[in-house]
Amino acid sequence: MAHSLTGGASPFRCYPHPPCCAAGRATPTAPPSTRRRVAASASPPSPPPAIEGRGVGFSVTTRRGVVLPVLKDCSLCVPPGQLWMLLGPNGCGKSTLLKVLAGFQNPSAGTVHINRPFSYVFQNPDHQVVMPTVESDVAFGLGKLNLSLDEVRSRVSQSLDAVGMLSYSQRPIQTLSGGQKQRVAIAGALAEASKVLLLDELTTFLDEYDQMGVVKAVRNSVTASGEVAALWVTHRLEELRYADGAIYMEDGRTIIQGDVSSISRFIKRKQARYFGHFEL
Ligand SMILES: Nc1ncnc2c1ncn2[C@@H]1O[C@H](COP(=O)(O)OP(=O)(O)OP(=O)(O)O)[C@@H](O)[C@H]1O
Repeated sequence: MAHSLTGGASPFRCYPHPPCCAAGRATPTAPPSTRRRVAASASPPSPPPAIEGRGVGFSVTTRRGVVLPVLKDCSLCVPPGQLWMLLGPNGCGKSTLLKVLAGFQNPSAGTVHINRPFSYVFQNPDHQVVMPTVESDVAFGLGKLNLSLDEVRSRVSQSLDAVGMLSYSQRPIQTLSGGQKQRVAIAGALAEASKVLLLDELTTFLDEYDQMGVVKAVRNSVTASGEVAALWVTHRLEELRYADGAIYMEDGRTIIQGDVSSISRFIKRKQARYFGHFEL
């Protein structure tokens, strides 16, 4: 498929009961005497994560044979049916971590797991869409699935509807804005029944209007599906409010992961300290 990359059967290890999904949540730890009572009345166990990395390392070797660690002991966990954001300064390793999760790069340490099929959508909207019209582009990736024409039509219209592009189905691709192209690429991934969306800085080249259109399209698709998990790499703090959780990276490491307000406060405190250095 050309508008996003997809993956099939997982070659990776899957953990049935990963501990990290709850680890970043801002939940107080109950004292030992009350733990048993809480456990007895607790709701059913949470589902296995859709995306998980444990102790992931990744290194590159320079032409002079020097090994440079890019990712160091990264761990993260995204439950199904949720949109999580991956943030951090330039060069901290966000895109590399996404590629390792997708299996495009092999980790040098640790383990990764993502539910299949998954799709990886890239930053540049012009690299995402390949067919002449919106409808044909979304249908493009379905060719390999041996579906009836009715099923193809139904999947295409449902996924275009999910990203708010149904009324554009006959539009020539070259007439779309960057954000609309991104939404068509996401519709293509949804049409293929992707269980995981790995989204690499989709809004970098977009104006504010298109940016919000794409964020909301992903938010709505994840909510409507109830099982699709999305991991969204971004620099834009204002996008956090559409997420269920976030992970913050620094210098190749995942520093903290948890609910949006905790991570947002954490980042703002860091920014305040950083800008404090420059105050006269
Ligand atoms: N194949 C490679 N060879 C050499 N260095 C690499 C390679 N891949 C990644 N790096 C380096 O690893 C670091 C992390 O890169 P990455 O693109 O993952 O960061 P990022 O957080 O996504 O950055 P940005 O926010 O600027 O897009 C950078 O310093 C990058 O130059």
